[in-house]
Amino acid sequence: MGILEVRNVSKRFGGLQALNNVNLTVEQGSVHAIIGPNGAGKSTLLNCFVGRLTPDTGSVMFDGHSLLGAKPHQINQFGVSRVFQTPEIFTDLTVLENVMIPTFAKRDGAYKLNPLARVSQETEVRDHAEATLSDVGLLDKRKMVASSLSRGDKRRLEMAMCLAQDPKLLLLDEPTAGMSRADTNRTIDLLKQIGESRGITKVIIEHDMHVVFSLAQKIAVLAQGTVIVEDVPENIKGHPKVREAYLGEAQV
Ligand SMILES: Nc1ncnc2c1ncn2[C@@H]1O[C@H](COP(=O)(O)OP(=O)(O)OP(=O)(O)O)[C@@H](O)[C@H]1O
Repeated sequence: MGILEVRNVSKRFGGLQALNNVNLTVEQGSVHAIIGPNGAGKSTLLNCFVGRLTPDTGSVMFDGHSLLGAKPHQINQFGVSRVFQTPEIFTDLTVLENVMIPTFAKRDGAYKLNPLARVSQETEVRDHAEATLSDVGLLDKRKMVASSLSRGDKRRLEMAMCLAQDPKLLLLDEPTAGMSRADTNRTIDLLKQIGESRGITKVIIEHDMHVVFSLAQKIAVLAQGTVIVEDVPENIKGHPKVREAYLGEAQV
């Protein structure tokens, strides 16, 4: 049994069947990629894991908890964190403050309205935040205002904000979208390193096949809301069904 078990999940938007009987098993500590052409249902599926959407049918179990009907903050407390395509950071705060807020949230169970008022007394929280920033290579930028970071660093900061909550499952929605090749490669290295040191399970949606094949141990291919193939990377490359699904797009 995996840490994340998706069974017969379907989701319809009006006349469109966005997900059709999706099954997925994600093993503890693994990197599982979900790929597929535009509109295949990848984001819809991810949204079902974080409480943004509720499937019409099926079940999603994470580490013994049903995620269906759970509120986003409850899912977060279960140990699921999501890194968005567009970094969701507090641009007016410093890099360190950005990481301290989710650290408080993890400790106190919710975001406090003004947690930074107590910052000076909270050395424990600051130490944890600084250790997390060190993990993502941003410790020397901790006093910078977040808005002044480069695009790649903003994504690293958002990853630090997720890691500060000590997640068991990290959901990554196109973590390298819009990055230069150099930044992409740095992010691949960072994600590999996070996996090694913390044993965090990762589910990654990604269009860049260089990223997918560098990281994933298992790949599920979605097309028109259905998992058409799920296998190890070497069996995905050149698979006739996958080629057919991508016809007219970048080839896998
Ligand atoms: N809230 C919604 N209301 C109506 N239709 C939606 C909604 N969300 C997604 N869809 C539709 O569901 C289908 C699947 O969309 P989804 O965003 O999950 O695909 P995707 O695989 O993530 O695509 P991309 O790679 O382009 O991001 C698409 O046809 C999309 O237009």
